[in-house]
Amino acid sequence: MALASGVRFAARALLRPWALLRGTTLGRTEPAAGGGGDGARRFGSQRVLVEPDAASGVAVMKLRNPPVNALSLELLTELVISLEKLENDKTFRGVILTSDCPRVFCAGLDLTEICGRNPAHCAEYWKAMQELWLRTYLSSLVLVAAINGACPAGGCIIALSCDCRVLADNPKYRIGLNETLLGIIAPFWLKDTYVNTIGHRASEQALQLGSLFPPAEALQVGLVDQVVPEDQVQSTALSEMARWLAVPDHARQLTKNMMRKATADRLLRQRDADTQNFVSFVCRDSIQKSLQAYLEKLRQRKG
Ligand SMILES: CCCCC/C=C/CCC/C=C/CC(=O)SCCNC(=O)CCNC(=O)[C@H](O)C(C)(C)COP(=O)(O)OP(=O)(O)OC[C@H]1O[C@@H](n2cnc3c(N)ncnc32)[C@H](O)[C@@H]1OP(=O)(O)O
Repeated sequence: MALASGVRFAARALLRPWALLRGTTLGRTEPAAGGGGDGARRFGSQRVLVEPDAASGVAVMKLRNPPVNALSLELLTELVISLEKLENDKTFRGVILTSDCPRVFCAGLDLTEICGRNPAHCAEYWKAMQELWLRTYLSSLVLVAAINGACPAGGCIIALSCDCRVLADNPKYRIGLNETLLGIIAPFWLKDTYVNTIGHRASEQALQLGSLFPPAEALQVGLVDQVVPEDQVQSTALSEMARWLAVPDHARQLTKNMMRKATADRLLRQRDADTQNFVSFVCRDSIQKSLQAYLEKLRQRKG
């Protein structure tokens, strides 16, 4: 499913050379763990490890930005590049998105990218976040989120952009859009994604309360599709992938587009305004103070 040319252009304009080259091994392949035949060669970058299996047409894409897979500008950029590479390789029909970091799937926005940063950087950062959401939400591939750790805020939205979600049954692995707890708010396209997944009333309540749902409640409210023991998350994601790949791609892709295009178009129509709203909102002194206080609290938790 081709993204609007504007988005593709934005992606290319965004993917500045330095972001690609900084410590990455883009394009370099290495044998996947356990060897494997042709097509089993890993590729990716410093922060995204892709383990493709050409025989099944399924790749496992692992976020590898320790300690918590915070969505730094580089991680956002490398995720978009890795996804685009798999979408352009017709060998692949599905991607399992998971974490290489223990206990955390993705901690959401990297708050150091917006705390104490100038408006130009915040704008560039937010465009990268928009791009990753558009790329995952509209992907022609089947995307299954194998959620093997905590999944707050931006991590939750990446998981919700996938076609289905398998969550490890660990009470510490909570998932949800908790922005209000940081003194900020989710932009409309995060809200829309939530509403499209769990409905309006559940979203209205969960967004205002900044709810982070433990697995049983996440399943009950519909945020995730399956909750399984931690050591069965990857195998369950593979089984779920097989279920989706049993459907002819073209019919499934057209249906996915029918279901999601209106939501994505809403952002595409007002992408610049959304960026300006984000920058003027997060650069307010009061918001900067809230975010700094929140980061401080996070850092002191270990003390
Ligand atoms: C009107 C128009 C409005 C326009 C729209 C405006 C919108 C604003 C943006 C809206 C969207 C926001 C989406 C977001 O993603 S905001 C970020 C929300 N994320 C969180 O709340 C998660 C915070 N982190 C945690 O809860 C925990 O770290 C954990 C993920 C549960 C993992 O816990 P644990 O394993 O115990 O690890 P630590 O807590 O000790 O963290 C280790 C290390 O990492 C730092 N860190 C954690 N999360 C982040 C983060 N999101 N960004 C940056 N850094 C993070 C943490 O401070 C520790 O650092 P040190 O090792 O240096 O202490």
